[in-house]
Order: sequence, then C-alpha cells, then structure tokens
Amino acid sequence: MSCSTRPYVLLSCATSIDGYIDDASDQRLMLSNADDLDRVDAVRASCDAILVGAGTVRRDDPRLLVRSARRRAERVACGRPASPTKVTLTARGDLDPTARFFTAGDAARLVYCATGALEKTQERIGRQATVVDAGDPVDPGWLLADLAGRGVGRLMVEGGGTVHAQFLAAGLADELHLVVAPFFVGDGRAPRFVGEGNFPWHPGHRARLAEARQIGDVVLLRYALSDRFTETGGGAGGRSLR
Ligand SMILES: NC(=O)C1=CN([C@@H]2O[C@H](COP(=O)(O)OP(=O)(O)OC[C@H]3O[C@@H](n4cnc5c(N)ncnc54)[C@H](OP(=O)(O)O)[C@@H]3O)[C@@H](O)[C@H]2O)C=CC1
Ligand SMILES: Nc1c(N[C@@H]2O[C@H](COP(=O)(O)O)[C@@H](O)[C@H]2O)[nH]c(=O)[nH]c1=O
Repeated sequence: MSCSTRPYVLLSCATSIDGYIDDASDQRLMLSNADDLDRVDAVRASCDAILVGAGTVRRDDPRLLVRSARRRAERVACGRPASPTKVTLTARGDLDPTARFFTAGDAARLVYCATGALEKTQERIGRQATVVDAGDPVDPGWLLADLAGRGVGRLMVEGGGTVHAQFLAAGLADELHLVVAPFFVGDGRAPRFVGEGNFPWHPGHRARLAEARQIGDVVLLRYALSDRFTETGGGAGGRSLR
C-alpha cells in the first residue's frame, strides 16, 4: 500500500521502567502524570481518529474524548467534531454496548469487526456504532485504507499491546510516543508494551530518536518510524533533554 492511501499513524503508550503498560489488578494503572495526560490530550485533539483494541475497551473502559474544553472548542471552530472518531477492532465481537467507548460523548464510532462475528456485533452495538465488515482476519493495512476513505488523515493508536505490535510489525506506524514512568511493575502476569514480533527496527536497523523530553517525573521518547514523520506533533509542555 502506498503511504498516501493510509493516514499518518501515531502510536502512543506509557510504560513502567520494566516495560509494562498495566498491572495485573482490576484497576487501570496510571503511568502518566497530570502534565503528560494533558500533552496526550493535545495529541488527541490534533487527530481525526483514535484507535484502541477491543481488549483495551473491555479492560480500561476508556472515554477516548478530548478532555480540554478549550481544545474541543478550537476543533469545533475549525469545523471539526469536538472529539476525534473513536475506532476499535475485534475478532470475537464481544463488546459491551454500555461501555464508555459507545456511551461517552457524541464522537462518531467505528467498529472493525471480523466477518465471523459481524451479525452478533451488529445486533449488539449496531445502534451505537458503525460496524464495518473487515474480513477474516482483520488486516491493519486494509483498516487504514478504509479509514483514509472515510476522511481520516491523522490517526492516534492508543493501544493496547496486541494492537501496537501489529501496527509496528507491519511497518504501519510513522511516529511512536513512549512515555516511561518512574516505577517498576514486576509482575509477569501484567501486559507489556509489545510481545514477540518481527519488527522492522532491530540492531541492524535502528529507529530515529526524534525527541527526548522530561515532563515532571516521566520521560517522553518520540521516535520517527518513517519518512512521513513530522517534527511538530508531540504536544506541548515539559523540558527538552537535548
Ligand atoms: N499504558 C498505556 O499506554 C496503555 C495500556 N493499555 C493496557 O493494555 C492492555 C490491553 O492490551 P491487549 O490485551 O493487548 O489488548 P488490545 O487493546 O491490543 O486489544 C486486543 C484485541 O483487539 C482485537 N484485535 C486486535 N487485532 C485484531 C485483528 N487484526 N483483527 C481482529 N481483532 C483484532 C481483538 O479483540 P477480540 O478479543 O474482541 O477479538 C484482540 O483481543 C490493558 O491492560 C490496558 O490497560 C492499553 C492502552 C494504552
Ligand atoms: N494508562 C495510560 C494510558 N492509557 C490509555 O488511555 C485510555 C483512557 O482514556 P480516557 O478514558 O479517555 O481517559 C486507555 O484506554 C488507554 O488507551 N494512556 C496514557 O497516556 N498514560 C497512561 O498512563
């Protein structure tokens, strides 16, 4: 697929020092601090759509809205919806219609669903979201082309690890924001940033570190993963470390 047929893709993730993106408890683990969450909000506000995997919808019950009233108003003043389109993908279709993904805010919602679970998913959440028949299995490249066809030029992928790994392994990411929080999780049952995979960046092909920034007690590492990378787009705040 040529680059122009897919959106600009920015992956965003926060990890512990030992590489975990959550713990094994029932509660969502906050790794970012307040200033970093505000930076993430600015990045959200700059995008046309935000994608998370169905695992994150089930586990975190995220709203995926632009939190700042000022940023929402600025988007509306530019003729855009107050918050980006919410996007998820599922093979099983086991999604709860009362999840905040479907109920919070009035952003458009898209569910890319494997053909095998399409009927069940249409029945369950067809009133709250547009359910797209995405084939079996769902190919992230196809999904991106479909999003481009719906006018999405800039996509933020907010996890979880399974989804991040697929976009990275397929070379379908232009920018990575990795925030490192100053603690360890140390629990092998907890999810990591990404699992095993055949990634385009390895010891013989290193990614370019475009920025390192201290934001209070966390560090933001911005990696340029393709030649489409744009220097502006990391959100504001913090202190550059170079
Ligand atoms: N610290 C951070 O920045 C973040 C942390 N997280 C954490 O990540 C964890 C969740 O990660 P993880 O469990 O990996 O889940 P994901 O959010 O990556 O979702 C995985 C699910 O997405 C669906 N899916 C993924 N790829 C495909 C495909 N190609 N075709 C069809 N469906 C697909 C499947 O859904 P289905 O099962 O329905 O078939 C799969 O089980 C949570 O603990 C959450 O807290 C999440 C985001 C950010
Ligand atoms: N825990 C964590 C993140 N988690 C991400 O934020 C989502 C929650 O969004 P919302 O419900 O809109 O606040 C959640 O589903 C996951 O994608 N993000 C970060 O920048 N830092 C963090 O420490």
